[in-house]
Amino acid sequence: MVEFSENLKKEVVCKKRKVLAPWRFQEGYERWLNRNKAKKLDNGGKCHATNGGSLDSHSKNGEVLEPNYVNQGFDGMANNEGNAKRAKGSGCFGGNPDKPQIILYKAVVPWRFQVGYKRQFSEEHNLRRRVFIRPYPQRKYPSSVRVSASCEFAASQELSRQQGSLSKCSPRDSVLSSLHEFQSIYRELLGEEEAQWAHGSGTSSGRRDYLAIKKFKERNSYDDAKKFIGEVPGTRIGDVFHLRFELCVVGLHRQQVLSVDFIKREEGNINTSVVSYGDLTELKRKKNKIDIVEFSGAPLVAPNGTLDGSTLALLRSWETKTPIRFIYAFTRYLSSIEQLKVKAKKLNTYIYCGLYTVEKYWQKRSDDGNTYFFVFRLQRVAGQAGLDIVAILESRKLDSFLFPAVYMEDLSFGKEKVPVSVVNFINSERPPFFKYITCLRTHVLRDPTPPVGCGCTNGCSDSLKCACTVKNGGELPFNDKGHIVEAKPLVFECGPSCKCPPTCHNRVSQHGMKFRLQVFKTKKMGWGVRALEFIPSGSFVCEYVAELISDEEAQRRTNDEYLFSIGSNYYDEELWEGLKSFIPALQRDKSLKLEDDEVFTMDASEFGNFSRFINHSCMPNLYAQNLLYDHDDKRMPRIMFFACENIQPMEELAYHYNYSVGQVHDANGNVKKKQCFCGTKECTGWLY
Ligand SMILES: C[S@@+](CC[C@H](N)C(=O)[O-])C[C@H]1O[C@@H](n2cnc3c(N)ncnc32)[C@H](O)[C@@H]1O
Repeated sequence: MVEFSENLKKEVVCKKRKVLAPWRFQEGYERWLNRNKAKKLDNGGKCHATNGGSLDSHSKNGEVLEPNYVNQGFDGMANNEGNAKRAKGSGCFGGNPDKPQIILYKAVVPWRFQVGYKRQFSEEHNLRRRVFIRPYPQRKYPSSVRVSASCEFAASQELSRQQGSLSKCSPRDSVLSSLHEFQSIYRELLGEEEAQWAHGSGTSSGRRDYLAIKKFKERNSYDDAKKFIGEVPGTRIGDVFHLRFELCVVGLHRQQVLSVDFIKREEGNINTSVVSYGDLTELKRKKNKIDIVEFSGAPLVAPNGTLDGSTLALLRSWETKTPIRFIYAFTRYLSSIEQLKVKAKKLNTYIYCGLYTVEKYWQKRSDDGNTYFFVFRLQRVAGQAGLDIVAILESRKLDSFLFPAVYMEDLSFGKEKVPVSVVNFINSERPPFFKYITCLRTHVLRDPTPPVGCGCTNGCSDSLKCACTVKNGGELPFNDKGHIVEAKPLVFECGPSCKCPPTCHNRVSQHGMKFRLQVFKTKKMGWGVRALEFIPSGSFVCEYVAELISDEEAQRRTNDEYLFSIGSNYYDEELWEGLKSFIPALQRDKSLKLEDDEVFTMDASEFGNFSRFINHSCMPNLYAQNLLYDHDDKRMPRIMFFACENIQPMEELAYHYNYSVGQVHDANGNVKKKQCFCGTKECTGWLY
């Protein structure tokens, strides 16, 4: 390989390019665009290594929750257990010294990587029987980029959440995911009410926590009756909550009102957990010691009165020495400003302290002398993690759960089918201004080639009779659940000139987003986007809607943060693998290859939708699919994001920008560097 001289590199960089995002760094881009230009320079070729990259599991940046968790480094949100194996990128693609390639450009984002980027199914997929909708044409090479053939996987997702049986979903993940979902519902209700008050139409909608748990139960197979004795998988000592229902959701204490939770058994109730109200001043006086605590049972009318179920359960726990989960509760009265914000006078904080056993008990008369009750002395089981409750309570971080500095109901102001809420728990910054659009804005696509539609009236299928199926290589790109079957160089959905109805299986992304998503402020990457509900692998998530501009115009723009370069790889036969012989266009239109053709860029800096906020991850859960349906100009495919993994509620969405280190330059031709904060185990440390 021949290296370019520094001067030449600078010259080319200065003359040619600005900072855009990553497709042009893909091998394919250089082959298409630069080969001829490169020939004019007698510098020989240079193979630039591609990132390879993994799509197996991804980062979950749970910044919002972090303050609620202590003593755990919050690694619970980083999924370290994904088993997927990453298939490395080919490194040098077409690295023929006779066809020298130039590394010219600055930062732009990744269409090409999406299909050039090979990955294998994660082991968890492979472990499961893959249910294909139909057989595929014989392939020379088995595809390694199928994203969604396993129907069973989605079906078992709930099971895996409960059991933590899949490496992808540990018990901790499962607990956090449920908790996040519940909190998110709660905050949404809180925000809605705030918005109503702001518009002067506020009425008290009742207990939001009750409404939130109702909604949560509707969405999940939540079972009050499923109770644990001893530790609850996925919870940790020091976990902090603000709502009683959060304890229910994670399984620490399933009683919504009572302080004692127990399992009914024929041989006698057995206690599982207690919530006991404490006093911070008293705790400080006791020097933060929690090894021995006292808990008062329900009142009895007479010393020999009938014992209620919870007292009986505690007595039986004493008898059997069964460990009990102990949750300390503290109440803080809010300032008038805080009260306005949360429409409540006080804030409870619940801290899980670990397992205790009943050491002894005695009866006591109430101060007014009218009732009697049992007092239980609980002894903390030895060997458990220490806990500094005073420090937790005095940390103002806790408040962030109830006091988001910024909440917006819908970033799109009603333009999206599903509202996209905005939260900022980090600071009081609001999302930067941009004009929200839901359709591509463009001056360059003036006379789009009209798409040749299919004439199917009986449903488009995998037959060669459907013109759209033919363009897709003889198979429908989506399964009957509407999930994309595999990443392809270009997907053709049926369009306006097709005779098939809107319900056709080959119309998916054109129907728009359907999952609830949220824009949120991350700690280190600016704004990001996360899922508010489970998104199965292969689902369409959203389109990168932006201003479609010429490449030259992109070079003139000063803000390069939201540039996403697009281009066609339709004629790249290698990317079609075994399907190329099924695509007539690949056989006859070879002369039409788009070498040196005009290329285009999406710029979402001024006009865009929420997808402009989707960050990069070295282990992404989305990929960008080139797709056409309303025109046939292959130079300007739409960029559609599909899930390439199952995405859990509250998990951040991310795709791989596919920048390359050392190949992004500033206006003076100097190499620019940016650290990557995706936080995944596969992180290379650098965005570029
Ligand atoms: C398309 S924008 C994404 C939204 C952006 N976070 C924002 O607040 O507008 C791309 C920019 O986000 C930041 N970014 C995205 N992913 C990142 C990552 N993994 N590490 C560091 N910064 C990242 C970088 O500043 C990048 O130039």
